[in-house]
Amino acid sequence: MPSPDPAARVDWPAPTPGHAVDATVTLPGSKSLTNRYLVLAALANSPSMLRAPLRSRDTLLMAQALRSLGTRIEDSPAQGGSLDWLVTPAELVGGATVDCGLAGTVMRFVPPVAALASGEVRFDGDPQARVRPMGPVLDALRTLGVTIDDDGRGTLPFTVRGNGSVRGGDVTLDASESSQFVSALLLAGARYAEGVTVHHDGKPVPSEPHIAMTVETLRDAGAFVDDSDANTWRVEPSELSGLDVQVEPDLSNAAPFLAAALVCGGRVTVPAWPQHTTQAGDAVRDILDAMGADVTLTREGLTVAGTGEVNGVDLDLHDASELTPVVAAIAALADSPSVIRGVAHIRGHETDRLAALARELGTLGSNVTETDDGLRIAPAPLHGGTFHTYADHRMVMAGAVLGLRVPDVVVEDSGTVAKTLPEFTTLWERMLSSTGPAHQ
Ligand SMILES: O=C(O)C1=C[C@@H](OP(=O)(O)O)[C@@H](O)[C@H](O)C1
Ligand SMILES: C=C(OP(=O)(O)O)C(=O)O
Repeated sequence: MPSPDPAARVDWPAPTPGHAVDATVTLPGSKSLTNRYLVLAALANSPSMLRAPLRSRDTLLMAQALRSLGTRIEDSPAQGGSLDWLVTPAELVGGATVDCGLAGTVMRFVPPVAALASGEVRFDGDPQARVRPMGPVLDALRTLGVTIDDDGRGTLPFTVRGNGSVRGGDVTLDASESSQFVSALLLAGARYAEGVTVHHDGKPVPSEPHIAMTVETLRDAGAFVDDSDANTWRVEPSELSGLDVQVEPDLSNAAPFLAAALVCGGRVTVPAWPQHTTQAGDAVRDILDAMGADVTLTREGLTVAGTGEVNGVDLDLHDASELTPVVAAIAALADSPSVIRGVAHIRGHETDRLAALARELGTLGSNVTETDDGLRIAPAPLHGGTFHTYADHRMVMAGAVLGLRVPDVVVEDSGTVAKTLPEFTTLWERMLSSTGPAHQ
């Protein structure tokens, strides 16, 4: 599925600067936090203020989904010209159709909310969204007392038939394909009559920091969550309070920018890097350090400095799997071999990311092998060519990283990056044109 906006369907020649970088790049808010705050705000008993939320395709789809269920979400002018979101909850109503686009957070987090509405809510999304796994969420909701019509494939499209309340209770599911299955049930679970207890039974759950994020944001909203046992999470039935929150910058989206300092030499600073965070993208600090960068976290932000020399690494990205495309691109520029393991489940992300990365890196000359749960990448001379993106924002970012060192890389359908960072190419070109410690 190409970019939803045909005007954005452009091929982008990824710039090759040929010099060291020296830039400060201010990044928009976290997708994962913005979409959790929106859901919790829609379920709360009073209005919420989301400060500096991410505005991208995934978060606009989430806002639209919740609006269609009755929630009021209004722009609220803030200092510095930015727009916050004032979210006013209301009784949840059905009769809506939710467009999930290609957003995992929308297709998984909204059905448990729609189950609390009275009336039918239909869900569908992009063609590629129709193959993303959903079955464990649908089956779990049925166990918790919700009626759902689907064609039995456990994917979009489907219809949730709510009657205004959900019984809730205990449910066991296999969340080895996505942590979002667990997060989805927990986020709405406080509003279920019996709350919810989710047990995971299966191979290890990926992306666990995202479940910690769900638990932390729920507690911020006043929910009682017990996560003291491995693979079991309990949310007590309770009201949720409105939130007034500053959304942290998206640390996974920061990864390609920080990588530029390692790959080109020089330094890149991302301001407002949180000292404490549940974002999985925080792992980029250790990853870039292992690949040869100097990484410094201060109150001002995170600074990465490099010489242009990149070390290969052996990394298990099971907990931070959304970093895989960018890390694979950096690894393709390294002087020694790399192994990325623990990410079998990213075959069910926006696209089959392992197949896409193996194909596209290979086309540019990389010595890359797809394994059951990751990639092996050995040094090889790379050359220019078209880097296809498969409607995957992180493939655009991976192509940009390759272009830093490989002339004539053309990133096909770069507009698809709008899923989480519509201003990506602008920020990228500005970063590369800065000749001093300029502020973006
Ligand atoms: O809950 C979330 O916000 C997310 C959870 C993770 O999903 P998976 O567990 O499917 O990897 C992550 O990769 C995705 O980008 C965002
Ligand atoms: C896997 C990702 O997204 P989603 O929330 O759609 O699962 C991602 O952003 O890398």
